[in-house]
Amino acid sequence: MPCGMAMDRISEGPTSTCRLLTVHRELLVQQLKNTQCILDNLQGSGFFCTEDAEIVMRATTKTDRVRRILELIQSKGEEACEYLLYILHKVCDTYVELHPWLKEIQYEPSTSIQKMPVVNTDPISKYCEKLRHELGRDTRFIVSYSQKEETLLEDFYTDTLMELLSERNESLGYLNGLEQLLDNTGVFNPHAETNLITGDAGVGKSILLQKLQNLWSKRELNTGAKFLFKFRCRMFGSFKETDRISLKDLLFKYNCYPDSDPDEEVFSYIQKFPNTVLFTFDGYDEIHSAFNLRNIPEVVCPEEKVHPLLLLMNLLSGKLLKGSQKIMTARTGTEIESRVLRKKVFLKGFSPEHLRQYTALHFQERQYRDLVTLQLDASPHLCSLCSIPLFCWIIFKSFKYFHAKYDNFELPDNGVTLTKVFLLLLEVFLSRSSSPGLLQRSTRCTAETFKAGCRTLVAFSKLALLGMRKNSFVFSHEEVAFCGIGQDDLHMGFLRPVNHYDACGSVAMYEFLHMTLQSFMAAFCLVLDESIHSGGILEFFSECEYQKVSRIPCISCLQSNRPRGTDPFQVNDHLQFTNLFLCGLLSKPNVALLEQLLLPGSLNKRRGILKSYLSQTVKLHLRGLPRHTTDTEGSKVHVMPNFLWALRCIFELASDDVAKLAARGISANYIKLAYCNMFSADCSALNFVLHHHHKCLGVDMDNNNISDYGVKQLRPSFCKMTAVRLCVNQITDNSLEVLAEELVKYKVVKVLGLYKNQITDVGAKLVAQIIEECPHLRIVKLGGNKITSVGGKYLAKAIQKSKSIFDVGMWGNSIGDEGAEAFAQALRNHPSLTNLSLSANGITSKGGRSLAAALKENTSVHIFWLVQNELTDDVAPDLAEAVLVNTGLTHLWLIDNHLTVQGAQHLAEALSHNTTLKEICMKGNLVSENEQQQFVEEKRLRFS
Ligand SMILES: Nc1ncnc2c1ncn2[C@@H]1O[C@H](COP(=O)(O)OP(=O)(O)OP(=O)(O)O)[C@@H](O)[C@H]1O
Repeated sequence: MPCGMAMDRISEGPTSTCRLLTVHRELLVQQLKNTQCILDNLQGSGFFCTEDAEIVMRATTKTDRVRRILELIQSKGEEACEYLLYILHKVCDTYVELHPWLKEIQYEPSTSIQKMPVVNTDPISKYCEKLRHELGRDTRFIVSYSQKEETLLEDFYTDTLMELLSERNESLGYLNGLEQLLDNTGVFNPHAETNLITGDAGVGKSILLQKLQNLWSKRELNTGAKFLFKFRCRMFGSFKETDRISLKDLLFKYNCYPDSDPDEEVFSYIQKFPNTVLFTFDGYDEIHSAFNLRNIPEVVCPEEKVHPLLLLMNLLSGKLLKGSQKIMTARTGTEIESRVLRKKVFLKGFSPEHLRQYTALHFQERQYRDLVTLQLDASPHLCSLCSIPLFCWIIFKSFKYFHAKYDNFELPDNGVTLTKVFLLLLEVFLSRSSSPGLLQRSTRCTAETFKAGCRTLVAFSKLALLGMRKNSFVFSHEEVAFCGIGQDDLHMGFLRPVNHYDACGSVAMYEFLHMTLQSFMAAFCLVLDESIHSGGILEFFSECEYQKVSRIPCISCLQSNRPRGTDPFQVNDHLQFTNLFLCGLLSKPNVALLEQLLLPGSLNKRRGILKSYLSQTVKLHLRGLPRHTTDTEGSKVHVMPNFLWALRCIFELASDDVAKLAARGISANYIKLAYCNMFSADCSALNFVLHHHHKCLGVDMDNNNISDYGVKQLRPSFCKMTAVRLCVNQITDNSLEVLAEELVKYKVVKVLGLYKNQITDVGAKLVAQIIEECPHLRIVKLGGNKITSVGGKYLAKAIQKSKSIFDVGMWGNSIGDEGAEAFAQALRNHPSLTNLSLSANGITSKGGRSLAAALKENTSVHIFWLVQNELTDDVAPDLAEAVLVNTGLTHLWLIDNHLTVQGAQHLAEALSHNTTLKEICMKGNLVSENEQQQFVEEKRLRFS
């Protein structure tokens, strides 16, 4: 008996499968839902005859049928019983509810029973298996530029940073694994059903979905989804306005059809149990449709044939297949009405640790790995680019290729631009396909390679531009041929075949290896095509005007005020990239290369036009930005996300003239770049402009994706920064080394914002040094880091010495009582510290007593927060004494501690003798509503 031993252990008695069925009869009767597949197999294997099957079928309820099967099978002996278990084991999807039980009894089929065939006759689970099989096959590889070189997803997939966002895009921390994409962590709207993943171009949104699908296909995704339907959103935009399709067709035609399901059981099951369905919709921003959804009813029924876009909208909003799980990806900035969103996750690419892992996967040989790591470490800008997986992949692939071919090939250095990265990719394409004579060259000659590949470049770039103009990313065979791309060219790597499920069915279709490559090639066409008049090169700038506020795509049928006839999904990232690459291609460092491909006169003319356009628009953009003046920080300018594109263009163009104009245009004391979606490589662009800004400037970069790489790139600019705000940016202690060195050197800093980063005591020591040595530093925000009592002590000592410090925020660290005692020392007779938050720091009454005693000798602190600590009534008399004596405090916040009515009485009594305190907030303590009544007269003691 194969599983007898395990069963012995579990239920101490049964030694046969037969007996096991008796012991667990109740569970089996309850959980065994599908009897048909069991009957089919029992009959097929000869354990049941027709009459047995009829006896079972005569029972009217499912549970009775199970009872009869169990009775009959037990009468047939041990082998038949064993075979029954084997069916449950083999037909996984049908009997999935019983799998925990099989695991519990440590079921292992015997060798003899494994020889018996089991056929899955349940259409639903057969379909699940088919879906899993097809998805498993489709998601095995990461696409590469060479079909032969396809790499296994499993071998190269590396985790990326997944940040959970609130409805208002505030950071809620990072996800620990893919399953958290679907669970309840960070859900801000439990009534909505769509989980949104956003991120920049190439950050790995599609790969993340692919990984998820792959895990599901291997039953390694713990979601309970029986069905997974994947869609690329761009497909929904490729239908004609008159096209109509039913939900059933949408699901099956673009995934796979159920086999032998004459009664349409699969679709009925999906409709009946939508919670068993998981949808993935990739690239919502890629829908481009002129189709007007306005006059079409919002709600559709599952049987009705309607436009596919309408089906998509209804699925996303939960009006169709309500309860199904949905994950959708979109580029950052795509605005989707939050009422359809359940939660939001922002992909931030590789962290330094992820980059190390990815490097190790790419370069298995230690010698190469060390070389690459060395070169990466030397260039924070290159590391920044590599934090975006797509760019990292291009850089690593090119390195591998050229390193194998030429001696001493090195990774591009700090001066590398994104255009250079894509030029490198092109060089690989062109030299891979060049003639053997050229291949044998021992020295790399980029110009020669481009010259030889000019015809190919023209052809592919023409196709790319054609697509950009039509908002089309998929190309027919005719279009490809029309642009002069021959059969041989198709294997170069620029294009890849489109998966079979795209809208246009069986016609041969192609797309560029990545949309960013299409943007790049389109820019190439604008430069190369002499038939485009010089002014024509600016054609996409007008669509992304820098004066305009960022794009406003939306789920149009849920939105009512969009003008009729406009593309409801308009997103222009791909055009922004084309503009960016245009600047890069026409930049001075690339002139020599481009001169090989077109006449110098034409090149100069194009460059001149671009420069003057960019100068003009940057000036206009900056003039139009919202500004306001504050007493403490002077004039402030708040830039829009589009300004970032302008910065990127200036950097790619490498034009000091335009950078100077931009620097002059800022003309403010403070520039706010918070929530601008800056990633670390953008710091090089910012630095490039700030280099020409000669006055001191406050720079607010809170809530971006800057990381330690970005801080390193900003090094030359810290000399003029009066405010350095880098909150919520994954800053670690490494950045603090740079900051301490630079800020202490120039001593101009007044504000240092670092909350919600990854700073430990090591970094806290460096912050302490900055506080101590920068005589103008007034504000330091360090909340939400990993600072303990050790760091707390360093900081407190430095604060004690500072004569300028005004506001210190430490919310959400863990300095504890020891740290609190150190801060108490700092408070005694402090000349300037006015606002202090030691909230959520694990401070008990012991630490509280020290702080209370210090307050008796302090007049500077006005606002003191001790929210979310462990204070009890033990500290109340001390606090009361402080309240009696202190003449500086105006606001004392004790919210969410453990004070009771006795504690409140002490404070109320002291408060009656204090005229400066405006409030003591005691909400969230242990004072009942009834008890609060006795303090109604003392309005300054607040409980709500
Ligand atoms: N997690 C990852 N591990 C390894 N490689 C990755 C990962 N994510 C992305 N890549 C690499 O980067 C390339 C681009 O990724 P992907 O297409 O997923 O980006 P995306 O965010 O969907 O971009 P877009 O918004 O432009 O469509 C992939 O083809 C792959 O080579």
